[in-house]
Amino acid sequence: MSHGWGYGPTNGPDKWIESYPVADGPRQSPINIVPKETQYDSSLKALKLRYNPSDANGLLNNGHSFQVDFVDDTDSSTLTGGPITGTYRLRQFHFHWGASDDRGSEHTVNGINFPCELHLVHWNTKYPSFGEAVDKPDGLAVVGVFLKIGAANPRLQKVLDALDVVTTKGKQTSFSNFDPKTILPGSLDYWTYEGSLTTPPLLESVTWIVLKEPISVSPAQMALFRKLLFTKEGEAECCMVNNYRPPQPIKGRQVRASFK
Ligand SMILES: NS(=O)(=O)NCC1=CS(=O)(=O)c2ccccc21
Ligand SMILES: [Zn+2]
Repeated sequence: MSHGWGYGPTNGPDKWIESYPVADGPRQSPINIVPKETQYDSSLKALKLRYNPSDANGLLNNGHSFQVDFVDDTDSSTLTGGPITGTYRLRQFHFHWGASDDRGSEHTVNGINFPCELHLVHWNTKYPSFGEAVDKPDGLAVVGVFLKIGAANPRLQKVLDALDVVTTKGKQTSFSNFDPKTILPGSLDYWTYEGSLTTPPLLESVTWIVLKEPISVSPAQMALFRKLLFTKEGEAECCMVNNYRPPQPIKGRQVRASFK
């Protein structure tokens, strides 16, 4: 790929394999989840998410999405239970979304796209750092949450209100005192499978935990996501939309459900 990866016709998901051959590996993400083909596993534990709002540490437009970073040098914001063993620390959360409400999520359910998908990225503390964990088969656990069009979601608003100062790639702003648990749905029922990062380097290091229940987002709130740009200040503007990878082949993987 002559230039950095992205989501356009010359550098998008169909081109990533040129620089990242793992793109057609055995455990790529996202996938289409077919509930009737998932298997309820009674041994799956409830998710335990304990986040410390004071760990929130800035919001960045990284040119592919925007992310809220967390201080991860102690076990103060962690994921335990669920399908994982041990303790995983929250590193960041970010979103993927579409140009219109008929697409934008990465995972799909029965082939249905949601307008947006939230990813909360955690790393396994059996490794000394995120950088050491990111390429290990049990290195990461990402909680995925679908957003569906409905009433405005007041819990998203603090995040969305920060976007106007990070419109262009590389812009960052202070962002603190935020508990991501407040943007999770009431139910923590989930599907889980072994997968990968959905963006380059597409490392096959992610235990995916996709929540069954979506959270709401209003059309006006979706418009705020779509005001962001992929491009740097001063460059020809390219709207940050459709920053999602489509579903990848399941290749024999089993998707387990934590609920009947
Ligand atoms: N949508 S996704 O969460 O699977 N990929 C984004 C991502 C999350 S991350 O912080 O682990 C990371 C490190 C390096 C490159 C990409 C990423
Ligand atoms: Zn993501």
